[in-house]
Amino acid sequence: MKIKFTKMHGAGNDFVVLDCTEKPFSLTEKQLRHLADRHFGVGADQILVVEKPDDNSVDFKYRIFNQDGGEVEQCGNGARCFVKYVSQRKLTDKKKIRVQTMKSVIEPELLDNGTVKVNMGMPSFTPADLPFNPAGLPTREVNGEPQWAIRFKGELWWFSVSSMGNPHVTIIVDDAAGAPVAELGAFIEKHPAFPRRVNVGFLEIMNPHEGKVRVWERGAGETLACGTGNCAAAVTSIHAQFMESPVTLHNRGGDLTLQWEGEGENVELIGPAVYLFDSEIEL
Ligand SMILES: N[C@@H](CCC[C@H](N)C(=O)O)C(=O)O
Repeated sequence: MKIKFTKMHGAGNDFVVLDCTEKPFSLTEKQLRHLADRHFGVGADQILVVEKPDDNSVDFKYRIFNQDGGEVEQCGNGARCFVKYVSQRKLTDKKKIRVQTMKSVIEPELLDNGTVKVNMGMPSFTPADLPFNPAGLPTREVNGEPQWAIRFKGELWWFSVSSMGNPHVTIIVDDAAGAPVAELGAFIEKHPAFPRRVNVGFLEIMNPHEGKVRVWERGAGETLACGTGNCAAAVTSIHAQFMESPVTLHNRGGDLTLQWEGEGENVELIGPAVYLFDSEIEL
């Protein structure tokens, strides 16, 4: 079967985008893994599927699959690419759209300077929302924010949890470049305290408005940027009064800006979205 696709990226987090507005999405997990494979397929951290909405309260439906073929709830860099895609392919003439994801509605908007702003909705700090089962883990409070610890190779690693629709752990480190992202990220991703696995972010705070972040993504490994991982790092550190909105985070693939005014408010994610090329592949 031959399928048409588009390759895009947002701050180096790369995507294969499929237009399923006219025909139903029917790829198997194996076909998705093939598409995402960097040696035998196209290569992507995630595959994004554009579908017609179920009702007219939103403009599109947005499905997200990780490189390992698993379907997930949210993707922030993908949300920026999503609005650029539907605009460039003339699927809409709106600059700001409402998009239904697995768990919520998000609102990406094309800005005049070429970047994209996404209203990502409200974060949650409730462990059950990830889900996260902290039973038996050491715990403490930092400026009113709960943290837990996991022991790895004899060392305790303290972290905060948050949900942006998808689950995140954020660890504050002194040096993001030297953080054990692959080893510790993979260990925490599959720790039994996270029954649906988890994304793991390592944040180095440079000053209250600026930091460096690296994210080990569930189902994809370390990526050059993770939009929801950046949201999680910003909101947990603003919540614990280590940072203040707006926050610019430097990722290996580029900078993202996050705005969050505190509990009960939505998070805004601002950054680039790049349309690379259209092509087709035999699956
Ligand atoms: N790259 C994404 C997040 C994609 C999903 C994530 N790996 C998960 O499993 O939840 C982003 O930009 O947010």
